[in-house]
Amino acid sequence: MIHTRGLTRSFHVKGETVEAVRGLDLDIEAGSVVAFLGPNGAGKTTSLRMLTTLLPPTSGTAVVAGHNVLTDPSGVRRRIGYLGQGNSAGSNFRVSDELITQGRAYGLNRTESRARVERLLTALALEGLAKRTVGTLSGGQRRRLDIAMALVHEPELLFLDEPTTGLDPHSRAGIWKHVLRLHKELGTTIVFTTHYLEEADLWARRVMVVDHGRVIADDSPDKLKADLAGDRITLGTADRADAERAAGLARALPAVHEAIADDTEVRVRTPHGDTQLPVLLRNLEVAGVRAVTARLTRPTLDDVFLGLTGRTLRESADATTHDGA
Ligand SMILES: Nc1ncnc2c1ncn2[C@@H]1O[C@H](COP(=O)(O)OP(=O)(O)OP(=O)(O)O)[C@@H](O)[C@H]1O
Repeated sequence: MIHTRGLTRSFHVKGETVEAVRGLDLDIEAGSVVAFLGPNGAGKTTSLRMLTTLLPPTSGTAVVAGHNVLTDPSGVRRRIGYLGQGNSAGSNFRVSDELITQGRAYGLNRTESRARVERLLTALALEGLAKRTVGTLSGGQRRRLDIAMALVHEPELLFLDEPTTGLDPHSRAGIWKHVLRLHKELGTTIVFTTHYLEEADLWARRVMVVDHGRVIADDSPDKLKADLAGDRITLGTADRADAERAAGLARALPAVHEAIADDTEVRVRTPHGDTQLPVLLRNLEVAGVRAVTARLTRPTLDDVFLGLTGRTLRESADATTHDGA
């Protein structure tokens, strides 16, 4: 559905060159749900803008839904839907009128457009709001309307750029419920960007971790977490000497990647926490080292990012904010 080779985009700002995307090689199959995850300024939006023909690449090629973004941009646009970061509907118009006009803009006649809009309003739980003006909708309702706008022409591929940013958890969950239903019922391929790690973790079958314009990891969330972060075992001991001994015993286990004693706490990293924790507790007992507490934590995608870059996504976001970006 998407094939890119060496896709690159740089910007020239005040005599400086910003390399926003550096050589993106992508192969995304039809029917996938793929997330681009990365800190502010990583190049997610620029990638999406190139794939949706809104921004020409500096170099490289991209074929999206069977059409080349450079030589046949209108062929691409007919087959894709795009939800940008801003709102797409005018605030003084009625919800249903905005959608019907959008359908007409895609060449549907009035009857076809009305029928399709009715289906979309139902699918996105907007039917009760059809006669309201756009400006009176809540943030979550407005975002659902934006998604409906992107779907009027029934695209086979839907790009969502931060579809839930700024919404409360309830509205975020609502958006995902509807998007995934469309994916399931129509087989729509979904490519989205997000800052919310848990959204990428929960909804994407494939996560591309992006940093400084490059994809630095690309796999299913579970595989990324198992390979790049691992589980974390945290033991509490009675004193520092016990913590040091416990860390030494943990390091002796073949499946343990790292064990650090910090005051009376021991932090252990292993890909198989559930099987290693009982073994470790048994070994501690045999050696006469008492663990006062034991906790097993599964990794998050932030741990994956930390493992890859040495920074958390939050730290990266803070650094970008302080840079003034
Ligand atoms: N039109 C532009 N002119 C100059 N620089 C730009 C432009 N668009 C993007 N950039 C720069 O390119 C880099 C990548 O930006 P991009 O918006 O793609 O990142 P992002 O990962 O989507 O970030 P965010 O999560 O904040 O939306 C940043 O350094 C940004 O400042």
